[in-house]
Amino acid sequence: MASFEVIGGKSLKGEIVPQGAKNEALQILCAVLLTDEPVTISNIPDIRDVNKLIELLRDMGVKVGKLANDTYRFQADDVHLDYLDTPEFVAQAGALRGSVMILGPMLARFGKCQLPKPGGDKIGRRPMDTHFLGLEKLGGKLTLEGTDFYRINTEGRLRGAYMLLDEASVTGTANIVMGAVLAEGTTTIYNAACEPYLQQLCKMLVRMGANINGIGSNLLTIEGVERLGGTDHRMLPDMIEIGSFIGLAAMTGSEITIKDCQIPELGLIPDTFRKLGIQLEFRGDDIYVPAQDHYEIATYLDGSILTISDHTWPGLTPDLLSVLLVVATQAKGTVLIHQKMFESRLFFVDKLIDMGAQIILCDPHRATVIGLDKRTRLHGITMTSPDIRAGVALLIAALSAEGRSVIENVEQIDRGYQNIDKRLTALGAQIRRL
Ligand SMILES: CC(=O)N[C@H]1[C@@H](OP(=O)(O)OP(=O)(O)OC[C@H]2O[C@@H](n3ccc(=O)[nH]c3=O)[C@H](O)[C@@H]2O)O[C@H](CO)[C@@H](O)[C@@H]1O
Ligand SMILES: C=C(OP(=O)(O)O)C(=O)O
Repeated sequence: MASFEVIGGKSLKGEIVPQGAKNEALQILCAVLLTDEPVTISNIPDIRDVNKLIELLRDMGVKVGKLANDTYRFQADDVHLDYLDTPEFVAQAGALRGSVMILGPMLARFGKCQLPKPGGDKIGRRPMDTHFLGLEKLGGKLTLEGTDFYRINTEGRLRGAYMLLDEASVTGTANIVMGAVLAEGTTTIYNAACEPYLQQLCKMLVRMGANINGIGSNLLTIEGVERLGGTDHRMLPDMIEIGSFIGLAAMTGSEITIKDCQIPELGLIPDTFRKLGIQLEFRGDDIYVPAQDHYEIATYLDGSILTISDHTWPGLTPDLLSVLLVVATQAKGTVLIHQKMFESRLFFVDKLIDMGAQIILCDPHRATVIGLDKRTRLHGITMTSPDIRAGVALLIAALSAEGRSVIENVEQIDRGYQNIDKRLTALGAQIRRL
């Protein structure tokens, strides 16, 4: 288990370029299984989860060529279906969440797939039901082995169908879309998730020859085609990383410019930081965060306490609530953070309380943060990173705190943030990997 030693209390300065989006990369990489032609993908983040998925694809027989640091060429013209029966496959696929999105493409192109319960963050229940309800509507037959191994197969081609999803699952929608593009006939998906990750996937599939209408909305209509061809695709910058850098700048009183953010794709993220009183300036496609000694949380118009909560897109992504919570600990004012989707994502606040933050964990989904207005600084402690986003939130807390902190289990952070210690050190942070 690796750790970060952080000496906090220093303000940072400079420019930082966000990595390519992790959650987009996981979808896009699985989509290469839909064609036997080459697919070239650029702006791929060099992070643990993405590298593990590339390794899995390679072991499944996909030809993988590295063209540049962030650019790979994939060709799935000789997929080894037998590999899915090996213990190596089960171990690899179970080690990350993104592997779940091989289900749709494999079922559509090869008529079968199997998968252990996927890994990913332990942040509460993460049901797979929507994935299978959708794939079954397309003609897939699911067999369960216990509660944590799934097999799905189809005789002949999948068939288009109407479906109203029970929830707008992000990876579930990606799986169903990737099944439907090669199905016979029309598929209508209502209550589809529509995060930029999915919009990017759909746009890529259209370039490969798919016929998809309604991209960016919760109603997708897909006319199946017999085959898809190759394409080139470039990943968007990671909006969660961009939000994390905004939070980092505010907490540490730093002047930071975040480069090439594709601002129109960020949805509510910039305005949510503004509600915490953080100043941001859009300079072309860069976000400039000035050094701020104080920031004050807004109230509702009637003066009542602000709530920040997650919602499916275009609502606020749940993946930024941990960072927003940490940033609020040093604001002036009070905010209720309501994590609606996941029930175990707020438990990390006990570490912030140990650092001196004023937080009441009301229940597993809600925490009230009473900001300290930077009058009392947090102090460094030793802590463990429980999940990817809590991990980066704790890193931000440690960078703003007085004294030395140690963050253990930083493999969690490495799952989604590329060389974060080196990139922040370049801005003046004092972080050492132990
Ligand atoms: C690899 C990847 O892309 N992971 C992301 C993906 O996970 P993932 O696709 O696994 O998450 P889902 O969208 O399926 O669901 C997330 C959670 O929210 C609940 N839920 C979902 C939709 C809904 O309308 N109501 C509801 O309550 C689900 O039951 C589940 O507990 O989307 C999550 C939600 O944005 C993000 O946190 C993850 O970072
Ligand atoms: C929850 C996340 O990741 P995963 O779905 O891979 O666990 C995340 O990216 O915040």
